[in-house]
Amino acid sequence: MALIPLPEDLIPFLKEYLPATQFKNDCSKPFLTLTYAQSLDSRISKGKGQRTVISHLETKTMTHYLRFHHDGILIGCGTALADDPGLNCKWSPIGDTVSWRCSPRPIIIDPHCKWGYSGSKMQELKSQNSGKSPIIVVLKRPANLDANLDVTYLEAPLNVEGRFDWLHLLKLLKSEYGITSIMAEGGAIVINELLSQPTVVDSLIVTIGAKYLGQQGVEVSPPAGEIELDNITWWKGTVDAVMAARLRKIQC
Ligand SMILES: NC(=O)C1=CN([C@@H]2O[C@H](COP(=O)(O)OP(=O)(O)OC[C@H]3O[C@@H](n4cnc5c(N)ncnc54)[C@H](O)[C@@H]3O)[C@@H](O)[C@H]2O)C=CC1
Ligand SMILES: Nc1nc(O)c(N)c(N[C@@H]2O[C@H](COP(=O)(O)O)[C@@H](O)[C@H]2O)n1
Repeated sequence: MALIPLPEDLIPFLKEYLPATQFKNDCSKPFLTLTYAQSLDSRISKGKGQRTVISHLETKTMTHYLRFHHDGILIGCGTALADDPGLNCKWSPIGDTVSWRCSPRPIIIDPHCKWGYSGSKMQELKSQNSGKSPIIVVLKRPANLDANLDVTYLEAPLNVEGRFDWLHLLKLLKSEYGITSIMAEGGAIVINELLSQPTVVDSLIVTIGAKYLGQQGVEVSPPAGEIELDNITWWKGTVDAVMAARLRKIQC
């Protein structure tokens, strides 16, 4: 899929929500942007396992602009299995040259090794020098690793609920791999968990597509209930709108 030129007014609109250069040295965790595209009925795909186009090409280009500005791009294994995504960056300030240099490092949250890199779109892009190889976050590295596969496994502990602790995980990604900024793109489980982590998420950028996907669709809605936002701004495109905001920090 080819991109279209980035609408120029998206650049000042997004500026305040992008990882700032000075952040790199100041903090033990990477800057985290939570970003996804949803329908008017808060669905991110039309059904479990179904890759669904929601964004207009304008906002798809915006996603690649965001990818350009982050070191890592994080998804859950549900998304990797459903979408076989490329997760590279096709936008650059000098035109639409696709290069691994501009692309973020894919990070796949896959505690029980359900997703395979071999034969994936990510592997294809890496072999064409158009994307980077992934870091797969697992409880335990698989036995019989293929030494030829260009993939990194990061082992992390699961808590009693069988979940990785987000803050711990992000700090590990920074200390082990020098990743100072990450955009989390989904899917629903990742988004719903991160929406309740105001100390972990630094920016929230949501594309709202002008369509309904229906009740069979994969829903985004924080299980813990209401979430308040601050610093809210809106951008309106030809078809979509984009909301940029910050999660409200909980007052002690
Ligand atoms: N419209 C959009 O912007 C996007 C849409 N999608 C859609 O979302 C759907 C997939 O969503 P889901 O099935 O919810 O999958 P998901 O991508 O959120 O992955 C869920 C899996 O990731 C692992 N995981 C996530 N957080 C974890 C944690 N804290 N600790 C341990 N393991 C963790 C678990 O194995 C879990 O089952 C697909 O249909 C895809 O097309 C995905 C990304 C963006
Ligand atoms: N921004 C956005 N708009 C949509 O309509 C989408 N369906 C998604 N999905 C996310 O993008 C990934 C695909 O990436 P590639 O184009 O293959 O690089 C997909 O896995 C979702 O994370 N995003």
